Amino acid sequence: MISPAFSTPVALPSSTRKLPSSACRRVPSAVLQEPAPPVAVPITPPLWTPSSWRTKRALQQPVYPDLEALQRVERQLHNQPSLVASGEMQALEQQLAAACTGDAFVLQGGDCAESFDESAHGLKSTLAALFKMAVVLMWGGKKHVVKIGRLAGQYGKPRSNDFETRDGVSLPSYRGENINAAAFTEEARIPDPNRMMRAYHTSAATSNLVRAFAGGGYGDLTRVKEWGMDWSLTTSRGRQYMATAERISEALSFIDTCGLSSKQPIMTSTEVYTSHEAILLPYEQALVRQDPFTDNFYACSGHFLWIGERTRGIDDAHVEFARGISNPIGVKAGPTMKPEELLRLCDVLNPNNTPGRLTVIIRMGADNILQNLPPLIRAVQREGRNVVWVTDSMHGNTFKTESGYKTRSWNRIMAEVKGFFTVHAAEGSIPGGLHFEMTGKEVTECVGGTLQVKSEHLPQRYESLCDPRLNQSQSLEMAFEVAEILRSMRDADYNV
Ligand SMILES: O=C[C@H](O)[C@H](O)COP(=O)(O)O
Ligand SMILES: C=C(OP(=O)(O)O)C(=O)O
Ligand SMILES: [Mn+2]
Repeated sequence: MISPAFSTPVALPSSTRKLPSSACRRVPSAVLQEPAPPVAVPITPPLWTPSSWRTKRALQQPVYPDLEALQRVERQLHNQPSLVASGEMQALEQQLAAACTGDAFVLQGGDCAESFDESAHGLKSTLAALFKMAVVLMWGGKKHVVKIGRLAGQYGKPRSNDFETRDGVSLPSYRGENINAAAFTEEARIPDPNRMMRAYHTSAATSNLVRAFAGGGYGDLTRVKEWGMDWSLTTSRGRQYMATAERISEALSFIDTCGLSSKQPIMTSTEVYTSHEAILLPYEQALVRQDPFTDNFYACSGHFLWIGERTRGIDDAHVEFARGISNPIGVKAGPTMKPEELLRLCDVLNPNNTPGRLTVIIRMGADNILQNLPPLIRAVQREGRNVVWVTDSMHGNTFKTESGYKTRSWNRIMAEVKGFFTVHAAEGSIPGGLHFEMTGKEVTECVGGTLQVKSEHLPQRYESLCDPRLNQSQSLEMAFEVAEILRSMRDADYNV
């Protein structure tokens, strides 16, 4: 049990960075002649508390009309049990460290915006989709797949515009279940702090179900064929999945025949870690706890938290919050990310350069990745920084159809995934994993894939509360394509 965090300021590890000597000595400019060679100076970071983000600019935060209600909810949350344990986060960091060196591969996926009304059936189908993808990737890549759900906390959304306009009526944008409601009415769009309590309880219920499915039999590898049963026989990728599943089942029964039981816990249960964007800072702060064994602070709202593309300013509140928590964390990197900016983020977010601590989630867009990713990789390699490189091939490829649906094309998403691997192969670095907005349901939100979702099909099952997700067949197709890439990388001894 980790204890609630107190707000005594804590000193975080210092980093050593090379600075020009003028940065550490004050010299009148007239006296300066030639620039002196760089010297290494220890940088002592400012003290951190769970609330030190409040002294910084906090973007994308709701403006609550009732501040007393906000404070009451913060106090209530502060007294709730944590949703995750520090040991789990340490275990995840270890697994991410393996992804850093190419010994594991990350699969992070789930809704863009989770709904409070998600059914157990819906959740189970998304988990099944993740399991299937993981099996395909593991079979092709021959390495452990670290499964991280965008779930049990993905309730806050940054938005491009503060207002949404429909038929001439403008209302505040929907910002996720943690903040306001999606219905297009004035009342629904008022930020309500009580939603944070509901987010906490829904996260708890979701985590509980995830743990039950993953550890309680559903994640058993001997059930690999059952995960595909409902739909797989009807599509070519489905049949391919069943063929792979058949081979895995045969391998397992061979193990049994040899007298080595396939019913070992390592086979019969799996781990799914939870993740979300740490966007709503009052919520995140209220769930920070201090680990009595290490004295480290953890954000106990989920295992893995990331900083979004819109809130990653080095001097801003989200980076300030994230630097003090010991969870493994991610930061999104879009097309405007500069190499120096990324190195500064590495300094601040991972001063000890711990492998597995920092994941850089690239979301450049298919048109930009070949050009914009290499300078980032080169800078990180030059400075010897440990990061896990993951591709989010969704967020840079969104467009609106003529009828107004936000969508993404399977081909463009795949093009960015391929670009990600191509660049890593050229730069001799490690592509560490995939990040998808996806669901186990057969929704029609992204166009393309072998079932050929077309723009005229989008209204049939467009259920996302925010961005368009890959449906289960489109997700599985992605996994097969990537498994093929991993297989060819392996054959070429790419990681050696
Ligand atoms: O999920 C990411 C963002 O919240 C989303 O892409 C923003 O979408 P918008 O551009 O419609 O606001
Ligand atoms: C908001 C998101 O992405 P980004 O910050 O990359 O736009 C997201 O992943 O939901
Ligand atoms: Mn999204």
